[in-house]
Amino acid sequence: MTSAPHSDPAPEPQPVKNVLAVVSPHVGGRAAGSALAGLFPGRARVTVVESADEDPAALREAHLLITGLSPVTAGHLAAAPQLELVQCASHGFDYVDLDAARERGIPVCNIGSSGAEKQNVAEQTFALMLALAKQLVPAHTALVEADWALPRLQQSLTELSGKTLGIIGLGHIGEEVARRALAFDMTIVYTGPRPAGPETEARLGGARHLDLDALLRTSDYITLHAPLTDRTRNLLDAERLALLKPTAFVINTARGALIDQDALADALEAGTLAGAGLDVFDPEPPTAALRLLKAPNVVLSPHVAGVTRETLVRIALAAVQNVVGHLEGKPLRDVVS
Ligand SMILES: NC(=O)c1ccc[n+]([C@@H]2O[C@H](COP(=O)([O-])OP(=O)(O)OC[C@H]3O[C@@H](n4cnc5c(N)ncnc54)[C@H](O)[C@@H]3O)[C@@H](O)[C@H]2O)c1
Ligand SMILES: O=C(O)[C@H](O)CO
Repeated sequence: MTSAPHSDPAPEPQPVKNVLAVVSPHVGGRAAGSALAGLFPGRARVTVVESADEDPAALREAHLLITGLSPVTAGHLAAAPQLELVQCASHGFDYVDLDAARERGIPVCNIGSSGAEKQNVAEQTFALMLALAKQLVPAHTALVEADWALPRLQQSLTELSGKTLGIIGLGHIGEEVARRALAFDMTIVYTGPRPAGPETEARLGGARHLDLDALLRTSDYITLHAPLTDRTRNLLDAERLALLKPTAFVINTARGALIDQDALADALEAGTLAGAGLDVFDPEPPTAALRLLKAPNVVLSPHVAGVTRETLVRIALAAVQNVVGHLEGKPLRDVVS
């Protein structure tokens, strides 16, 4: 007698979730939304918009919201009664109203632990540092105007080698910057809420934890890699900028509002600081009134430290992985609030 073939019970149908993927100004949201729609067509119904204001009906229906640097305000959250998760397709998360999300019990996640952007932010940090040390912008500008600027420039060119790099925030990106600094024979000091521990410090060539003021007094290059929060806004104000050596350079690839931008322009104009390399501004894009745009010895880039073709793929995959995990009932990664 043959027994009937064993068949598994049919899987429970899973509910389809509405995903609102917000694109602008960062394309990570679109990339993540498209990947999700392609990978999980039966599970995620994806709507792509340029801003969370664009389609009130889609916001009202949204279960999941993916965004990259596009604001998610208390108003947006209130207009999305079904929302279960805000997934940032970015390392930063300051553009989401975390207090409002917390009040509603909606988790907010970033992609920090994926390290998706860390190589590129570290490279951009060094691009800005090298551009300042080697005076690349004035050298280029002079040469295309038929000015052989060598006699003038040789007075101001410097080396990274042998200099002290002060890292404000030794997290995913700060550590990646530190690893590269070792190859440039720099000495590393860092500041943050707590020391990173002897193993990390040894791995980073004997990096030393200092309080912020001591770091500012000691460093030749100061680079910011802390998140923007209520506690870090204006971290480098006029008083703190006054602690810097007149030969020091400030690099900011984290968030514009970490520095008092007027005070930085004052210091550059007064020559109490040698230069600044800035990828981030407050607001973005900066208005024409931002004095830093015309300050001496600045090298500027338009918030590109986290984006390359390679990075965007990693950003999208990291955001999608977390959202898919959520759809499958797995614990969320990188919950920032
Ligand atoms: N320009 C860009 O394109 C770009 C790209 C990615 C990230 N970012 C910015 O870089 C920031 C850092 O990213 P991450 O992934 O390394 O974050 P992370 O959370 O891994 O690291 C942040 C570090 O800052 C430290 N910190 C917190 N408060 C501090 C304070 N008051 N002083 C000094 N350190 C403090 C934390 O302890 C942590 O070690 C992001 O929040 C984002 O704003 C910018
Ligand atoms: O936090 C940021 O600045 C974004 O991740 C940029 O890519």
